[in-house]
Amino acid sequence: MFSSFFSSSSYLVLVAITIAVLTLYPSNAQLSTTFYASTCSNVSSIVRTVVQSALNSDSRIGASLIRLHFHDCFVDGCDASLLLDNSGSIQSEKDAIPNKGSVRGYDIIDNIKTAVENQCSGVVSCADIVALAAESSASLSGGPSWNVPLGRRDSLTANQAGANSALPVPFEDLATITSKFSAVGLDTTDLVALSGAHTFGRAQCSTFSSRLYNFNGTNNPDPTLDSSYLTTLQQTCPQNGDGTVLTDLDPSSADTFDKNYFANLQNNKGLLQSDQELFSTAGAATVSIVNSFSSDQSAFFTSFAQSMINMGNISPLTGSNGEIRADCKKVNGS
Ligand code: HEM
Ligand SMILES: [Ca+2]
Repeated sequence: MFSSFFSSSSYLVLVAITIAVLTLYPSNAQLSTTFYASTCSNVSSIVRTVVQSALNSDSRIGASLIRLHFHDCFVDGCDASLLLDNSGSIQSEKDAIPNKGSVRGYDIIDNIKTAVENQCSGVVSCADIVALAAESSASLSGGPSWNVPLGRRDSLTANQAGANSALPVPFEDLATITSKFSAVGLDTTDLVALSGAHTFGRAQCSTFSSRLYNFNGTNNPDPTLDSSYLTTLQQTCPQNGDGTVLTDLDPSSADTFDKNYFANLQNNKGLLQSDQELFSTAGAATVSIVNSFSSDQSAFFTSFAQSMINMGNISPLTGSNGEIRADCKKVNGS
């Protein structure tokens, strides 16, 4: 009698402590693919419809939207911090070096937000819209689809300095880029799979021209660059020319999400130094992963979907942390 009273009361204490901890630290809550099942059950198809119509007039926008999610998640987690404009205390991430004049698609996120608000007002976060837009972008471009874990909330701040330090730079070596991924809990397989997003979209000459003429002060091009591809790139990006000129990240299928990116690397036709390093760094663990994705598109697609989920799980705000922004560009009430 006493012992059963004791064990049931200690059980109640345990339950009470658990509830208290979950209330105090709601950010421990998991995202869920059914988060909006009762509040906005159509949200995925609303997002998909707007992304499809954006793709109809801009074949590049899917690539841009996937990148937007990446550049949000790597800086303080997937919390839509990237979407905030400059204002009073906010120094925007948009103006950080890797983003300014480079990240695009903010207008499409606003269009999606408007469409979502029209059907379910005040419940869907901008951070979840970005995650859903990334999935639609991959699947509508020929890539994998996956159920997106949801329930993120939107930040109250931006972190411009964080964007300048946490995002990988195309001139960094593989060890540095690997450490930036591991800093957010992503491993080498995630790095290779997610780099496969360079299967579509564009890059500006300024992001790879250091490879074309005087690589690392050698007065020669990057030796890991295929010579005919080098000639093509030199024509697109003449020395001291316009650094904003665009070229395809994957010239073999510019707007399609496929495994060709990995064959490009095997053929010394990676556009960015950070791309080619995945295959050309002697002894690196990434080499065999590139080879396996190059030979098996479904292996790449399965890994890509899982790694996008992993990236989408980077320290989200959940529970009562953050807010559901009414306008993705600004904190509520500002
Ligand atoms: C591994 C480290 C990475 C580096 C160093 C890197 C760097 C870059 C650079 C320099 C550009 C061209 C930007 C410009 O010229 O304006 C670019 C474009 C792009 N990146 Fe990455 N990236 C990396 C990883 C990723 C990841 C993880 C994703 C997504 C999962 C991604 C998706 C894209 C896409 C889709 C584009 C084309 C965007 C467009 O056309 O608007 N990248 N990246
Ligand atoms: Ca963020």
